[in-house]
Amino acid sequence: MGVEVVVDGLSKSFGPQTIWRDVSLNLPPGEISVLLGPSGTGKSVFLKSLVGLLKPDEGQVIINGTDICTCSESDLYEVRKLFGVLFQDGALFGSMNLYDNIAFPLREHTRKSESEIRNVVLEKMEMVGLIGAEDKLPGEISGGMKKRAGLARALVLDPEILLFDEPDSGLDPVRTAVQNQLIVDLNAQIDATFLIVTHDINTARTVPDNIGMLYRRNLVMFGPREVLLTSDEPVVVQFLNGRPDGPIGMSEEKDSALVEAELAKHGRPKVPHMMPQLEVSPGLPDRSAVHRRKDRVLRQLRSLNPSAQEEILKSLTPEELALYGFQSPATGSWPQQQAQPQQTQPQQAQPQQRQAPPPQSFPQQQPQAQQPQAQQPQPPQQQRPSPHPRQQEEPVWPGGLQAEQETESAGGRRRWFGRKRGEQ
Ligand SMILES: Nc1ncnc2c1ncn2[C@@H]1O[C@H](COP(=O)(O)OP(=O)(O)OP(=O)(O)O)[C@@H](O)[C@H]1O
Repeated sequence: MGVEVVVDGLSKSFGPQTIWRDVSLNLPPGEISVLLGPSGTGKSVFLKSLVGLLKPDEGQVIINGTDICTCSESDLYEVRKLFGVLFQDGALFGSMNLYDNIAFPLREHTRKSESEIRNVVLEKMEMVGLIGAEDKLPGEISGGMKKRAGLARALVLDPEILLFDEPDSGLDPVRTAVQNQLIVDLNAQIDATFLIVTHDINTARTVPDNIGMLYRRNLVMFGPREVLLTSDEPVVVQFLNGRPDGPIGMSEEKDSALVEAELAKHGRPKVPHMMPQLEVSPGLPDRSAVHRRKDRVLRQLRSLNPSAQEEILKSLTPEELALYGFQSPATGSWPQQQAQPQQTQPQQAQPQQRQAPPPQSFPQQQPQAQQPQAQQPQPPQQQRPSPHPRQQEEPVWPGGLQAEQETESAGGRRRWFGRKRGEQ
């Protein structure tokens, strides 16, 4: 399972320019999270801060008990072994074929033999659908293939945290949909913690378990997908509707009188309807994160807004409603919570039975006849075997990081990932 990333009170400025301040969020282990925000709100700066490429001014980023903002270089090096990063254009070496590009981190940072490297490279190329393209040069393939090659390279060192910087940039809607499915399928296979920075509304609506949004130097919200996707915050609604009228303008912030005038003219945009989250392709294992998330979100259900609560409960099967102590009313669509959790006998064997969390009180709670409290059956935890067992002793960060870090700290906005002069 991927590791949790705990961000606490993070602030970052460049000289007098505050990028964001006091950002706090937890990326739950193994779940897929998306970070949205208008251009220039500092999403890429946030990703770079998570891997220690940029040093925040204040706050902590705790990964496996280490605060990467204050730890030593050697500790930072260890923590970075947990990360894989997919850069916007794949950041491939233009003079190397795809096979060598993907093999590069293994050759640089491990002592694997060429036959071992071959096994890993072909395994990852197969995962991203690139088998047969080993000999192609980056200049000979489409943008989508470049991204998938970059993804295969990010996977070869078995990351526990995978960061995606605008994986859908430059892709047509069909390629974006294919790539979104690939991301969900990969998450099922490797169960790593994913964070995706994107502008693509469909990606935000269908891929993640959790969504956050940066705006006006603050994290507007971060939490279960249902919270942001049902939010009526004007900035969220404008962003999800992709409308020009609203608080977000060309320079990010609009005059409030202008916003009001626009809204009076065009009407307030509606909260778009929820779209179902993408499911894993047939034949692949379930996403373990879905089950963990269900437990987690239902524990915090009551603290969420009513629309989010309703969407979460609507997504549960009758068996799950019963397991977690809710029951559907005879009529209507709003599930009512039972006073006590009942021992349940799901009609069909579930692939992963969970122990229900303690019952939540619920806004429309109906008093039920007191049920004898039953011990929930404790199912054997299915430990998903990782297809990519980590080799602890091996350093695992692709080349170029150190050079890039120096470039960043020298000031000025440069490429995130260093490449040789003349490389694509
Ligand atoms: N190394 C740097 N030195 C100085 N300013 C920087 C540096 N890196 C980023 N910035 C500034 O930080 C701000 C946020 O940039 P960032 O690239 O993180 O935004 P973003 O939200 O990812 O934008 P987009 O969605 O357009 O990619 C910008 O004003 C940018 O110029």
